[in-house]
Amino acid sequence: MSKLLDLAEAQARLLAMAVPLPVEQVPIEAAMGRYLAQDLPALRQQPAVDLSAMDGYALSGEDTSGPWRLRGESAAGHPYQGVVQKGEACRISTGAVLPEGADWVLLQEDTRREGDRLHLTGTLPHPLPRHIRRAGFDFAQGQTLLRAGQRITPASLALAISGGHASLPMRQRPRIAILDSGDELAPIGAPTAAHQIPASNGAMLAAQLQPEAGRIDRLGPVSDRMDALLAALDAASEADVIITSGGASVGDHDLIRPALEQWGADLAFWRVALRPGKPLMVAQKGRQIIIGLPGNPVSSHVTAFLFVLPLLRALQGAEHPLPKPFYAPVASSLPAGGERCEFLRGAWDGAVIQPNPMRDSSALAALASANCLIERPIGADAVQAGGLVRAYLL
Ligand SMILES: Nc1nc2c(c(=O)[nH]1)N[C@H]1C(S)=C(S)[C@@H](COP(=O)(O)OP(=O)(O)OC[C@H]3O[C@@H](n4cnc5c(N)ncnc54)[C@H](O)[C@@H]3O)O[C@H]1N2
Ligand code: MOO
Repeated sequence: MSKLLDLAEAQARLLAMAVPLPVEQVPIEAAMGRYLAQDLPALRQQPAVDLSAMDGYALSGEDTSGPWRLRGESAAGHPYQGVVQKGEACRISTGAVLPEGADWVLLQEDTRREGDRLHLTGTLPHPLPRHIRRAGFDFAQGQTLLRAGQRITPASLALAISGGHASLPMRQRPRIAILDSGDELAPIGAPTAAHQIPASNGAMLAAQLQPEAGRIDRLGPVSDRMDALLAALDAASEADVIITSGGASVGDHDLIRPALEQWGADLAFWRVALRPGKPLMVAQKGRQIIIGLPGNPVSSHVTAFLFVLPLLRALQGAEHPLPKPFYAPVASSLPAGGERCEFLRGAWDGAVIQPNPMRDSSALAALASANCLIERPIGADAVQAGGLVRAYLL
């Protein structure tokens, strides 16, 4: 039997196949979760001028005892047109333009008003807090706000808008076809005979891949027949990425590999030292990448997490396509690692990870109760309760 491919090498080989998709200009409110294609410069500085950080009074000079004579107001969106002179106070709101001549802002909580006279009530700390947001302190015009390959988050979306952008250059989202196969699969909600099982992988994978996908076409369940598989592959000819689930192993009815070969795809690699997920298969036909996931539901889920999602990110030009690990203590001991890198189902409560003893790759109940995967590298030492493990949030 051929040697199984190491996980990191398999991931690297897949990502090396990803040619970033073309760039399109996307309205900013549709950019959430997508990846920037170019560095984004600020088209303006923020704030444009000095602003008050508090509600109070703009004062001139270093006179911290008062009283001051009240003159005018600078409200947000309505700047004061005059100049604040020594001994004068201009009413000012948070976010309003600091008037000419003003050097600091006195909090309104520290004052008392008598007609047009303003008195200090509290005592002011030293050094004097000025409560001024200086022009350009957040970002300067021309500064790089976001880098190519960054994923747009709610905060980076707000930053780009503040920088003067209404649309962003982004990589196209990949089109995906999901094809699940197996003669035992019954459509969702259909009555199932004893020899049947509801086809759950297609819907699971579509839900899992949705955040990184443009269009998702579902093809299946397809029966274990060469002509049916070839017809389904033909129907996926528009997809950037084709995901199959099931039929990836070595059984007489595991037809994905021969079907891909007959369809004209070239096998890039097959079988990874991974548990669950050993029969993972990657092939290519022209610009299309095909990933054959093992049919066991947990194997499909784990390999979609470790391979398909990173590929979809790489096609969008993501700077960090692979999932990011975190390190946390386990609540109970774990045995030494085996001959395949294993991903155990775990429940992380913010302090410790409770590993699920269920390791069967068909056990959906254990998968659904997990919120993370615990990585057990090949040959890793056993871990006692309280020992640190590497894990990934699902
Ligand atoms: N002799 C060997 N047998 C197996 C090996 C091996 O190396 N030698 N590998 C095992 C491993 S590991 C896995 S994982 C499975 C994967 O096999 P397949 O990819 O060929 O998957 P199937 O046989 O088609 O299905 C496995 C299992 O999953 C259920 N399934 C399939 N599709 C769906 C779906 N869409 N929704 C829900 N459930 C699905 C299917 O009914 C089977 O129970 O092979 C081992 N065998
Ligand atoms: O790799 Mo299989 O996914 O162990 O059951």
